[in-house]
Amino acid sequence: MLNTVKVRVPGTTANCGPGFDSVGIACTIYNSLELSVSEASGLIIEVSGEGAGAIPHSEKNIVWQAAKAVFAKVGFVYGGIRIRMVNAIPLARGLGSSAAAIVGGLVAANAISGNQLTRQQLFELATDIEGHPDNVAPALFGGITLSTVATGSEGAARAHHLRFLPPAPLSMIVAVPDFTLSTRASRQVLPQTVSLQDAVFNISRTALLIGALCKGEFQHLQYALEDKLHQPYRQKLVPGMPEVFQAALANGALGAAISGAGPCLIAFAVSKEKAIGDAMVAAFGRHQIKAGYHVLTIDPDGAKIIN
Ligand SMILES: Nc1ncnc2c1ncn2[C@@H]1O[C@H](COP(=O)(O)OP(=O)(O)OP(=O)(O)O)[C@@H](O)[C@H]1O
Ligand SMILES: N[C@@H](CCO)C(=O)O
Repeated sequence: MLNTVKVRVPGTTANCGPGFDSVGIACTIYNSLELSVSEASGLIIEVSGEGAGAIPHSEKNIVWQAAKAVFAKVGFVYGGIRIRMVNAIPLARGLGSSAAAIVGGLVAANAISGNQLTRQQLFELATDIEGHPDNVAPALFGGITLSTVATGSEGAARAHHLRFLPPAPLSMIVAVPDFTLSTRASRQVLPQTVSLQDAVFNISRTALLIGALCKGEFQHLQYALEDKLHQPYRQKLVPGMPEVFQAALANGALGAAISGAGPCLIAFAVSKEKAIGDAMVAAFGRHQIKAGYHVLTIDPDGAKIIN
């Protein structure tokens, strides 16, 4: 039995405009996490990189909560635990830091306790902990994922996913403003009901989005990324959002959206990535928001052991 495992988990961008709580993409930005068990007792958590100083070192830490859920399910008996994280995914910005933490904890704990759970079981656990599947699916499986929670004939709600990769390369330029926005706060501004017209608007865009990504017909992205279910309500939480989108489009982006629950804004492109990123940062700057950007591509692998 192993007593140390190391896992690499990608950040993820969820929603992709109209696919609220359903569509997600694994991105080439990674956290790594080392989990060790020993004969001793106690919990030691070490964090470096993003979130150092903000992430709890106590039992409340969600990496540990996730790992503990696996140990409880498989009856694994442990003594002392040490978790070492090196994080590149910015915290509470819309790049799936919580999903990466949860998936990292689950995959590491499963490996150290003898891989008794399948990836589907880990996905179910991750969805329960995160509350929605759209970030945890790509964090676990990589690629672009479409996910849903559905009640089967046995009466239990189960998470389901479909994963694919587009047939041609696609870049994602993610502008990262220098303020955080928790998913909880960003969901609080959303309405409880929407009009049939807005629902139809999103259904048609989501269908076009998935078709465009599957076939590599990226010219559809500008309209396929439009949304009426969450972005209009979240706009007030991200100063300059329409101008940042406009700056991306004017400099060669195919389309743009809020990344996850924000405040990161993401543009999709096949060229001119630097011009697009620079223009997005400048547009944030005109609204007195400091920002940087990452040029990312699609991670095909999802969480993997890197021992
Ligand atoms: N490596 C980590 N270890 C422990 N907890 C973490 C870690 N990364 C994130 N978290 C927790 O998750 C919270 C951020 O989650 P939140 O859902 O608000 O944002 P996000 O996942 O980064 O963005 P989004 O869901 O919009 O993509 C942090 O405030 C912290 O409590
Ligand atoms: N679908 C989620 C993603 C962030 O966790 C939201 O937009 O609230």
